[in-house]
Amino acid sequence: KKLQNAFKFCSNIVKELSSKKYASFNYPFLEPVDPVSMNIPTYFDYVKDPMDLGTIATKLSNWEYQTIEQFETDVRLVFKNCYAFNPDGTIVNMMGHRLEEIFNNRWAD
Ligand SMILES: Cc1ccc(Nc2c(-c3ccc(O)cc3)nc3c(C)cccn23)cc1
Repeated sequence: KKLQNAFKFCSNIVKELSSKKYASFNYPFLEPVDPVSMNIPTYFDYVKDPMDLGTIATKLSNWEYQTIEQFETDVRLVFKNCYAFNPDGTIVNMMGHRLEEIFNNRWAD
């Protein structure tokens, strides 16, 4: 029962972070970063553990998270990677901070 609630809680958060209502600033985080198509060949020099909201949703539905802390770590990894590659003051960096703020509010519930 508790496990199902935790699963529901996490899936609702991923759904919300990925939802259309935040489309103006969540799109860089919905799918894996593709350094080739985005012409950022140095991406993997900055980011050793790529992560995105789509991958998190898939991991959730495949029950790949043993604890909600593992889920939280993956969500925070999305933002960590964003800030590692997109310096302060860049648009994508600011988009990361906006989405992180929504996550922090939901996570603190
Ligand atoms: C030349 C250049 C410079 C910056 C970017 N950043 C960026 C990222 C990004 C997201 C997460 C992440 O960990 C790293 C990068 N996603 C985008 C998108 C969707 C459109 C435009 C820029 N974007 C892309 C190309």
